Amino acid sequence: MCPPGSHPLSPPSRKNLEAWRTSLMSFDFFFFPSLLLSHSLYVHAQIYEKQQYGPIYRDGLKSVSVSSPKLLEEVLRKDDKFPSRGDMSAWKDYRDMKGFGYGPFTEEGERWYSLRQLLNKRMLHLKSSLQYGGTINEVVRDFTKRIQYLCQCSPTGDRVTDVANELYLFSLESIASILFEARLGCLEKDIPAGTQDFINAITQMFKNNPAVFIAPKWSHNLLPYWRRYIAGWDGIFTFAKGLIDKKLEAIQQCVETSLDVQGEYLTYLLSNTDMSMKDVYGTITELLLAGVDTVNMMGRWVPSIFSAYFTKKCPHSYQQIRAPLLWCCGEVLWMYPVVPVNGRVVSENSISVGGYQFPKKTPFLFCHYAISHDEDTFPEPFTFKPERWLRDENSLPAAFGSLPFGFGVRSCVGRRIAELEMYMLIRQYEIKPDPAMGELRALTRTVLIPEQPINLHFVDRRCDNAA
Ligand code: HEM
Repeated sequence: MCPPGSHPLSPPSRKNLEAWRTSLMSFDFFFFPSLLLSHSLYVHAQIYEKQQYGPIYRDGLKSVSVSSPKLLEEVLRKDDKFPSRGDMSAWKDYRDMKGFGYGPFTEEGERWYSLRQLLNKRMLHLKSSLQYGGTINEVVRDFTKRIQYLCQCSPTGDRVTDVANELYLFSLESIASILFEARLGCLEKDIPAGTQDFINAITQMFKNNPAVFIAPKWSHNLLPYWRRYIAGWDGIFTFAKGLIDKKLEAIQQCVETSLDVQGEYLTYLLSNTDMSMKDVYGTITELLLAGVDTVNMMGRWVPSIFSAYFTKKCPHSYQQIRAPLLWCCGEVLWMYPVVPVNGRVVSENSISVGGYQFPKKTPFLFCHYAISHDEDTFPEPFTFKPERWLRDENSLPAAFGSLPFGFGVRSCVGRRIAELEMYMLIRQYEIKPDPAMGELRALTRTVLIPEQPINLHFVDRRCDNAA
């Protein structure tokens, strides 16, 4: 692992970054877009470009890159009534081709706004999210059993290798138990058929997503990325549709036998709103996808960074830091924003940002990685120091320095659920990295992920406490 207290992603050399930039702009990149995905250089390039061109500049793709907390705040405070993240045409194309509706990611304008009103009610409001505490608790309990089983099977008795897949199963089971009000059984010894295919399909879609985004439409049938991208979406929608149809059948059976229709999320969408089935498929699939991939990534970063810190350098004991546990997750999300790049297209008015005037429909690209490593608002940005969160609120770093869940009405709808899941997981375990694991590096696959499989030791805190 990294040296004590240092950032496992310490900045690469200027030479490496320049080589990366050349390959990005070159012909090679068109045929090997994996170059874009293959390295932590991608996120470091944000820092490099900020040094080269300043905190606001027009990039080669005609967007305006924004990489300081103050400028980010300026754009977001002038956002439209119905904010737009920009071009989602590749995601929409799939839905149009296959006759599915748009979900919260792909929908725009007033239709998006009505959809969010509906979703927020049962997910984002604190009170409504707390009602899922019992469900998540049960999932954590089963995850515990699975971890215990895997630990017992390991040579050291407490090691879990390639924790990513386990966290996929955990995040899938958690979000599915909320959306479908039923357990899938992903944490059993034998996982249900189709689960692994779904996980693989998500990976495949995201892996090919940047290439599809960059490549012109005419090239879709000529290059392999589009076919792989479509196959990925097919796998994602097939799995989600299967679960939705099963739930629908159960509701219909209740109605036919005059039993009460009970349930929280999907039942609410199916029986209390006038959403078309096409839109239910689109919405639930996007929620499932968002819930699985992001929480899984956060789940991978949090324990590995967290535990590296506590193993190597520990000015405060785990017990001291335990109280603001969620804030420590905040520290991880600050340093490793799961969504390292986001954006907005402001369409209602022309806007002025940083003293420059931009016409309507200018795409702004938020370089969250560079923003959260801004020395002025975040001293020692490459040092993991959860204790900075122990200070009083007035001395905390600037709010727009870290927006891991976005900002405003278009911010993450699953935030409360994600926090609940992480909190319950970390509360349960003290997690230590496998000393044999090498340096931890990041890879950008739309979201920020660790480059290599992560092996961890899980120590159940309840046993500790009992002792
Ligand atoms: C650690 C976990 C998570 C992180 C870091 C995260 C982060 C984000 C971010 C940065 C955005 C963009 C916000 C913006 O543009 O202002 C977003 C949007 C979204 N997230 Fe999450 N998310 C997480 C978990 C979840 C979960 C568990 C769900 C589902 C239940 C979810 C569902 C969504 C949806 C549907 C959107 C699109 C919202 C819209 O466009 O209206 N996320 N998320």
